Amino acid sequence: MKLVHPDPELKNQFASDNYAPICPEAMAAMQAVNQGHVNSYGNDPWTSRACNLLREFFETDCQVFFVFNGTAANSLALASLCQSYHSIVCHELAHIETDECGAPEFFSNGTKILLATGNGGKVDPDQVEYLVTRRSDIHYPKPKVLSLTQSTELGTVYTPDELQALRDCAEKHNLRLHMDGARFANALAGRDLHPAELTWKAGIDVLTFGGTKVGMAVGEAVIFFNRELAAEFDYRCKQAGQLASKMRYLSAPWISLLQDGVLVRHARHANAMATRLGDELQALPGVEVVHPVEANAVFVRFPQGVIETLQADGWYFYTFIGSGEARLMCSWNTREEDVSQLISAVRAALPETG
Ligand SMILES: Cc1ncc(COP(=O)(O)O)c(C=O)c1O
Ligand SMILES: C[C@H](O)[C@H](N)C(=O)O
Repeated sequence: MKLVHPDPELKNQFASDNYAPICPEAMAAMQAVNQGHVNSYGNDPWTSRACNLLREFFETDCQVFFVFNGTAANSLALASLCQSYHSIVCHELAHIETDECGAPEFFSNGTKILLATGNGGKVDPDQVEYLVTRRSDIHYPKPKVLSLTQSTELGTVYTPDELQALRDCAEKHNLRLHMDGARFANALAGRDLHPAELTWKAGIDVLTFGGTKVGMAVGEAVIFFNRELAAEFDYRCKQAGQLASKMRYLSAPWISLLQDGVLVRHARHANAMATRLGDELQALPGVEVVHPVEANAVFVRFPQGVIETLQADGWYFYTFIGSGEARLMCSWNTREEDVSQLISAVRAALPETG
């Protein structure tokens, strides 16, 4: 069987950054380390190098682990932060609630997730206060973790002030802070801040740092800024089937993307394409961009029938995130001509005006 693309005419989609191919830098890194025999299970030189580069990136002596995907990264990190009789507070649209098929609850042996609301996919501190203080009896699963997604599932980015307000609430109630950073690179690119400002200096205990959505084939980093919480995390990974024997192929791409600012450059490009797409969509009659475009996602409400027409025209995108709008996601390899092609398709699908 020839391993060629089933449909060479397939256009670049806006369904998810998970649709995009491996970026050249990550592919080159995998090729570069594909030489000879090296120690397995993370004991190779490139994994050590990648861990040290992440410590330099965040300017702190954090503990670093690599797992295969974001669901595992989140679930195992959360399981390290609490016991089964605790609860985790997150936004009602959080990926750990909506799209991980109960993995966080499973890997923590039953920790309950409590759902907070908040505008733009961001947790409202008042909601955290309410969920934590509404009950203190033995029958209520004691809140122990606050989980934030940065950038959020709606493509927004917490500001340092917003993170500080949530940190204040977490400290008041002795909550640990988890950050789902599947698109942390996009959050970084969206705010001109040092990675430390958006993580450990903001009180984050553990970050799951996405590599996949910024161009790697596979491989998310779990980064413990609170090193004590990382105790025996390697055993947790092994038991969950998340300890890669050929770890070099997960870690080497991190080396290539962390060097020379490649990771943030790819995220900045995706964000710029999303900004352009959002601006051009907003200018079309009857089309409404419903959330601020602060990272690489555009949430848009179309006139009746446009979604169906676009889908019939071969455009794929999700409508199950948020409150039913279409999510258009840009990636490291979204091109300006892809944006123009989609805008033309939307324009053609709009109802006749006049
Ligand atoms: C916000 C967010 N967190 C976590 C994940 C989980 O990643 P994975 O699909 O690799 O398990 C995703 C998936 O794309 C995501 O969008
Ligand atoms: C929603 C889906 O699970 C995936 N996290 C994505 O963003 O495409």
